[in-house]
Amino acid sequence: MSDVLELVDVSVIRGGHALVEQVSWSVAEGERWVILGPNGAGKTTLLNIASSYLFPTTGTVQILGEKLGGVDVFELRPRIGMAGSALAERLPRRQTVLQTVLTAAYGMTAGWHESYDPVDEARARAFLDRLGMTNLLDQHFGLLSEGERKRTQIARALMTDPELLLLDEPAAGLDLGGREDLVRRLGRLARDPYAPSMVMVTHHVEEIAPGFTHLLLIRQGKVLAAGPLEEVLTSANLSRCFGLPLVVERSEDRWTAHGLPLT
Ligand SMILES: Nc1ncnc2c1ncn2[C@@H]1O[C@H](COP(=O)(O)OP(=O)(O)OP(=O)(O)O)[C@@H](O)[C@H]1O
Repeated sequence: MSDVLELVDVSVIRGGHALVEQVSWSVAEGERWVILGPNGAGKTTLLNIASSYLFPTTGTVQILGEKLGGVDVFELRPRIGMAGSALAERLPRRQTVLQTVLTAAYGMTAGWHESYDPVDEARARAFLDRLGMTNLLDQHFGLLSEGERKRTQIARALMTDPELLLLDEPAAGLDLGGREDLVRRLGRLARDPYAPSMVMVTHHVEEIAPGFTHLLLIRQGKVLAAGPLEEVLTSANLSRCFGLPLVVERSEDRWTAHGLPLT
């Protein structure tokens, strides 16, 4: 399997402070990674590097076989699907759900003409259907609930048929039903052999959908552990990562974590 992402000794320094430090990490084709760590650990910084929007201060980065710094990022970016709050803020609130997904096919956030290729429209409808959005195609993006907005963004990210899909906290702000609905849909995507390689940032082990294969734990910009999910997601590792005693449990194909009571 070839690598879709390879970081070697990557550091990002801002104001003398390392946002991420000496990170070496690779994602092979077909793998589905979770990045987990406390607030400020450097998770979004890693996603920004993986999406080619942030260049490291030191170290080397290869994305989809192309070396960052030696490739035209405007050719690389359509090969990467991205969903996260930073992108959502750039999406016009008065655009419909269908338009929001369709504009991705043209590398835009806003529509600029009325007619789209029927093939693109059929694809947009199919992705939205897969994410349970068929009854909201004509709704304005800005009027959607948080869960509907997340699902629209994932459909949008899939629109360019990316080789790498990056999801930044897709379940943040969802209620229990919304989270479980999204986890089921992400699980279906993660288990689809034709789906792109995936990297998902999250704060909660409960949001890890079945089908995810690998985990990177990060704390204060440094990788604590990275590898197959079952090996890395242990109580000892999670306790080190979040800096307090935690117990991780697995029930069937889902994970939970809780702290130990104060004595
Ligand atoms: N441009 C910047 N200049 C200086 N510091 C920055 C910059 N961008 C991010 N940081 C800092 O770098 C650290 C890592 O940020 P990052 O957003 O990657 O963390 P995160 O793990 O995604 O956090 P959260 O879980 O809170 O979203 C934080 O302490 C943040 O304040």
